[in-house]
Amino acid sequence: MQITPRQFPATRMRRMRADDFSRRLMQETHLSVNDLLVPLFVQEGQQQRTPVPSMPGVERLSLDLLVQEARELAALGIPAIALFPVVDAAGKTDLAEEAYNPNGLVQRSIKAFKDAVPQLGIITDIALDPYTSHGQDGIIDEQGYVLNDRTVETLVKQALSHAEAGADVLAPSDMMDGRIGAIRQVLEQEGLVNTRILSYAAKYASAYYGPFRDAVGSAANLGKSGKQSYQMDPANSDEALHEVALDLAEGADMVMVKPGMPYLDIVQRVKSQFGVPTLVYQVSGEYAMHMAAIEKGWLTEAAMMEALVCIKRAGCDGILTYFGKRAAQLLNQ
Ligand SMILES: NCc1[nH]cc(CCC(=O)O)c1CC(=O)O
Ligand SMILES: [Mg+2]
Repeated sequence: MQITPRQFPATRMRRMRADDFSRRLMQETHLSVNDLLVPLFVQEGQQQRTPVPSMPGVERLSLDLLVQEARELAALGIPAIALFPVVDAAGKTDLAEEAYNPNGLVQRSIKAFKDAVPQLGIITDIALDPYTSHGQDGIIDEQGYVLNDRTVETLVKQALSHAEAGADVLAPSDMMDGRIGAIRQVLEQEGLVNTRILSYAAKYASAYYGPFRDAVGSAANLGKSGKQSYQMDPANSDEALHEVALDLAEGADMVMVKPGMPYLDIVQRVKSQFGVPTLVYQVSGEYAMHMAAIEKGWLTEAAMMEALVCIKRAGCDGILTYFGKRAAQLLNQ
């Protein structure tokens, strides 16, 4: 038989897939607990546990319970958590002053986490939406337009209050222009030279954030108004590179692409163009749709693990995921 080199049958792709050992040998992407970051929702009170109906398995916890949860995550090897507050109506105003209250819920939580589980990295959200009466990520004018520079002034105060409370990573998720540079400048001025900035640099105006807005209670206040005047159009890709370039120039240490699974082309472009630490947020809607199908028995948890591996394969260095604890348990087995 005449065999043509590098063609069938000299090359049979199925040979390497034939056994577990050779499948493991040629596996290109490895998901580990080091890749998993977990978003957590904190609420006021003691022994409070409030499920989020659109996110089965996710609960808003009071700080006493959340610290226990943080201990468990650290024991599983999760490197860091991202903290999101549920703010009562009394804490929501037009100017979002509660965002930089040194004794606010987030600021108290940071201190409690750093006392109880110092090895766990604490990422805090820099954005005003939990604190505004209208649910937008910034301060608005009479027409409802989110004012960029006025908002950045407040974001800087919020960022400094988190850094002073001991946050390891500040994560501006608001998409105002110039906020990374403004925050970096004040951190340097205050000698907080090792406070990291994770910029949500390419954050899209996505319908997949719905369950999150239920969880933090901003959905009702936001009503029908969207965030398209600051978050990106899902149709755009070059614009994401422009955003990332600016945030890196302003002093971001890491960049985020958000959402995850429908945006993996963006992840790959960002990582290959800039080669900087690149994270992905597998957002609430992605979690909700997987969990809904898993609850119905239409998908299994294997689909969720597959989604995480695929997000990693696109080139990212870490994934912020509500599935993080469960995935860590499965990976540690
Ligand atoms: N600063 C707002 C913020 N920070 C994280 C999320 C969404 C996260 C998720 O859906 O899991 C949002 C929602 C929004 O932009 O309205
Ligand atoms: Mg930007």
